[in-house]
Amino acid sequence: MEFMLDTANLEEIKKYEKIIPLAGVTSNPSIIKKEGKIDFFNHMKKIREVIGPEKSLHVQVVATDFAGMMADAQTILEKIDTNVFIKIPVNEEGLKAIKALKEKNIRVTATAIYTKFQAYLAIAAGADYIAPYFNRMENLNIDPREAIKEMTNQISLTNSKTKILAASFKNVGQVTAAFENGAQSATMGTDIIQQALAMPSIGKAVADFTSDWESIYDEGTKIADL
Ligand SMILES: O=C[C@H](O)COP(=O)(O)O
Repeated sequence: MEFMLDTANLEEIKKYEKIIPLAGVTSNPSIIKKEGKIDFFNHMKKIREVIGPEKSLHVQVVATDFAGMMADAQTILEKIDTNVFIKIPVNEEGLKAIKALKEKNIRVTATAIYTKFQAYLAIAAGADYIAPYFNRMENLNIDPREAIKEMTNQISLTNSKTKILAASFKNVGQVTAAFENGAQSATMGTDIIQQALAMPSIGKAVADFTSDWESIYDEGTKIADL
């Protein structure tokens, strides 16, 4: 199970890299927009510094034509590092770029996946990750649970190395459903993790433990004080 952060916010990445078993960081131009007009490559390099060389960094191309996507990919690899996963939307131009990048052994994350058909094409093209958009699929009355399960089946049937990196989450239930239907990875905003761990029931359990402890020992007594 790989938990990734779908953000380019350095403070959030610094904070949550210490809290969760972080596997990587993903972004797209809409996520970058939330940070304002950042110095793009320096910012991405800072994210790499924070997460280290072992975790995966997924950076999306901006061009919409094949030649432009290939040029974007080359620049990203030169100006950030050669381990970056190049995120490419699965449409005609994107699929062409995915095939070409895989022929050069470049790491690819196929993104903007709404249908099983897109996913199967990206798997067959050798994408390292495919990113189905869970919430956006639900909004279109496409069942992401069933789709992810079938993507998992096809990956297994074809002995493919592609991993499912589910994305576009609005709540914790969607994330757990993605994992339970076969996704190896899920990328999410820090709001989802915050919500999940700030449940009042968890807070109440911890408060009860503290109060029971302090009814036996003096207030503020630590285990190390005994
Ligand atoms: O990179 C893809 C995003 O995870 C899509 O998420 P969104 O539906 O919240 O924009």
